[in-house]
Amino acid sequence: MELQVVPAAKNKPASRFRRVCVFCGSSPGRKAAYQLAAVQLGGHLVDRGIDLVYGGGSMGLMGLVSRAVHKGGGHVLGVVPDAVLPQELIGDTPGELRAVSGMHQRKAEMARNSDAFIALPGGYGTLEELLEVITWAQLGIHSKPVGLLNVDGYYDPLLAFVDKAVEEGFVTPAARHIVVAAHTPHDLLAELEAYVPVRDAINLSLTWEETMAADHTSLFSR
Ligand SMILES: C/C(=C\CNc1ncnc2c1ncn2[C@@H]1O[C@H](COP(=O)(O)O)[C@@H](O)[C@H]1O)CO
Repeated sequence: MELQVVPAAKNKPASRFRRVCVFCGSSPGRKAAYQLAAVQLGGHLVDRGIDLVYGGGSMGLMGLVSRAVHKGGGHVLGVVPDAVLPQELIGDTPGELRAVSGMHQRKAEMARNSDAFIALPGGYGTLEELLEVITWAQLGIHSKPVGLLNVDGYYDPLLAFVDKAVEEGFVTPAARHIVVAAHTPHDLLAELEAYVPVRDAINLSLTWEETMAADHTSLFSR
């Protein structure tokens, strides 16, 4: 994994991350705490000089985090499948928009362009994106940190499920270590900065190219 130390804003800690990918709800959620966390996370990214990569929508938590980063002067890269690109579907999005041919390409492009991943509260789309980068880490396709922003305990049931999967022998303790969780953006970023991957005996150390044998373009670099 190539990590570059980014000089932070005045009096703020420098970050090992240049760009962080945020997965989050295309809905705002019922609690104000979710929306506040999205805005706060955007502010913390800006403070640390970290740019945003995300799914390119303007609605819900996606809109809140992307506007917070953009307003704060950070770069925002939205990665959007062609089919969703029309403005009536994604709305008025801030920053740079990159069109890709489909949902799989979107996830690969978001991952390739990021040094770490954070999931804010969200629904199926967020879970699917989150579980995919966790699975890729488990297979050794990348070793980038993956964090859950567990706002108001939103992800407690998911974390309990993962612990159950470890207990029942479906997830190894090393793979459990991939998932970093914290209740605030400040604590989560601190934990992600300190994250050191644990190598597993079953780690296949595959490259993205090896896993997508039909696709020879370099979609993912570690
Ligand atoms: C297609 C329509 C609206 C556009 N919606 C989205 N725009 C951009 N990205 C999206 C959209 N919906 C899902 N995503 C991706 O999944 C995550 C959010 O999904 P969730 O189910 O709301 O959790 C998010 O990280 C995006 O990458 C009109 O129906």
